Amino acid sequence: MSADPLSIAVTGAGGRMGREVIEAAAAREGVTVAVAVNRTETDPVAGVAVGDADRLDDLLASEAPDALVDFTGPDSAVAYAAACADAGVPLVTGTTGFGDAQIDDIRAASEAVPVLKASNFARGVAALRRAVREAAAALPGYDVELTETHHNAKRDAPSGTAKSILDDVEGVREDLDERVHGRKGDAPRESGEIGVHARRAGDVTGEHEVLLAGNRETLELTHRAGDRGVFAEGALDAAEWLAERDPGWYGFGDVLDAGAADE
Ligand SMILES: NC(=O)C1=CN([C@@H]2O[C@H](COP(=O)(O)OP(=O)(O)OC[C@H]3O[C@@H](n4cnc5c(N)ncnc54)[C@H](OP(=O)(O)O)[C@@H]3O)[C@@H](O)[C@H]2O)C=CC1
Ligand SMILES: O=C(O)C1=N[C@H](C(=O)O)C[C@H](O)C1
Repeated sequence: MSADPLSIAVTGAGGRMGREVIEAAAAREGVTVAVAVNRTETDPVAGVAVGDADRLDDLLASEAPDALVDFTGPDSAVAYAAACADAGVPLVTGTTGFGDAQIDDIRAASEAVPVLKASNFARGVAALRRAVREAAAALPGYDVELTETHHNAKRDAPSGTAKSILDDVEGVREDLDERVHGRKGDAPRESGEIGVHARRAGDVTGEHEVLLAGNRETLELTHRAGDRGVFAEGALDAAEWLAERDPGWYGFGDVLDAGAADE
């Protein structure tokens, strides 16, 4: 069964993910890009004209898209969330690197419109997170270290996905309550630590590895994204799902649970 037609707005249309979302939309039946904007002037992407982000309010009012898909930066995402709330447009945001106050600002928009925020739109990462929760709970007392690797242009560290995984581990292991970002000098491991390591190199799309070690054994759980299309496809799945929802705060897990229930 094919989904209802969906028109979307895309912010950060000139960026790595914005381009990927527009290309994925162009390739997906029933999805059109009604609005695409960027902060700086940008040539058309996959035949879609890219407007000035300062005009977003007007464009949302005139085009009334079914959802806005945002992969930009924290300050911009907060402003775009407010624009969505004003225009009554559901928001899917994959932007990472927010501070606590910025998360509160994005949440405020969810009182007016449905808002779905996800640090990672890969289905494999959703499965990794479930596996990590299960493993961390099943292996009390084991040391946990997390390593993430991304391309050399990524701004935020650790990655949004890494922070989500750390929240997951802390949720099932109350004894682990100190995130130690790298180690240097005389720094023996203390109980209660979760080591966090952020590597930046070349054009690596995104890798997350969780190491659990204790009792003379190790367990490593790793996800590697092959290309950014995996995130773009997940974000479009999320937009299709969110367009039908009531105002509120949603995650990618809600989309996947709905999909599983339909099967
Ligand atoms: N949830 C997920 O699955 C994924 C999330 N991400 C996240 O998406 C975001 C964008 O990633 P990516 O596309 O690689 O980044 P890019 O730097 O390639 O693109 C960012 C785009 O957003 C625009 N922009 C608007 N406001 C800001 C701002 N305040 N800071 C930075 N850029 C801004 C940029 O415009 P201009 O060029 O004019 O500055 C640019 O077009 C990041 O937070 C990243 O972590 C990335 C991949 C997957
Ligand atoms: O900036 C990226 O590229 C990515 N960012 C997201 C994150 O911070 O977790 C998701 C993915 O790993 C790619």
